[in-house]
Amino acid sequence: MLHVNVWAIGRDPKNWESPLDFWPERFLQLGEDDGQMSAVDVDVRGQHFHLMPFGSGRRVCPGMNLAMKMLPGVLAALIKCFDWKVDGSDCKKMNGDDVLEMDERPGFTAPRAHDLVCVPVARFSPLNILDP
Ligand code: HEM
Repeated sequence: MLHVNVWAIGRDPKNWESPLDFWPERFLQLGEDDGQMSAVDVDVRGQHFHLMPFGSGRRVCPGMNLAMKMLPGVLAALIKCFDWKVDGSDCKKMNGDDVLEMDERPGFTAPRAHDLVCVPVARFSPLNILDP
């Protein structure tokens, strides 16, 4: 039942302002002294129970540290090296804008109701990555 509870915790307005909005900046805060943005003080390693992407306790994800080391580099490379084309059928109109369809269907891992089809288009030759 852990996954059901985590799903509900992540959508509970008592924990998160506008929980259903895509708003990554919620994880940034403005420093009072220097006015610089920095990451909010939330521990994703299973200590702060309103955000547990890797679970918690004795069955916590054993790949957590590997994932946290690798993910920023992998994600940055995917964004830097490719232009991602999204099939228009994955979008719906909201207030006149095309927004990505994010509906869910029931399932063990809260899967998408509609498949997301993304086509990677290389931005430049991977061989020139250090000197684009
Ligand atoms: C962003 C990346 C990842 C996320 C979000 C993630 C998330 C999770 C979650 C939520 C669980 C269930 C924890 C629980 O039941 O409380 C889990 C279990 C597990 N994960 Fe990950 N994981 C990630 C990457 C990895 C990697 C890179 C590995 C291995 C190299 C890995 C191996 C495992 C294993 C073996 C379990 C089962 C642990 C057990 O049941 O005792 N995971 N993961």
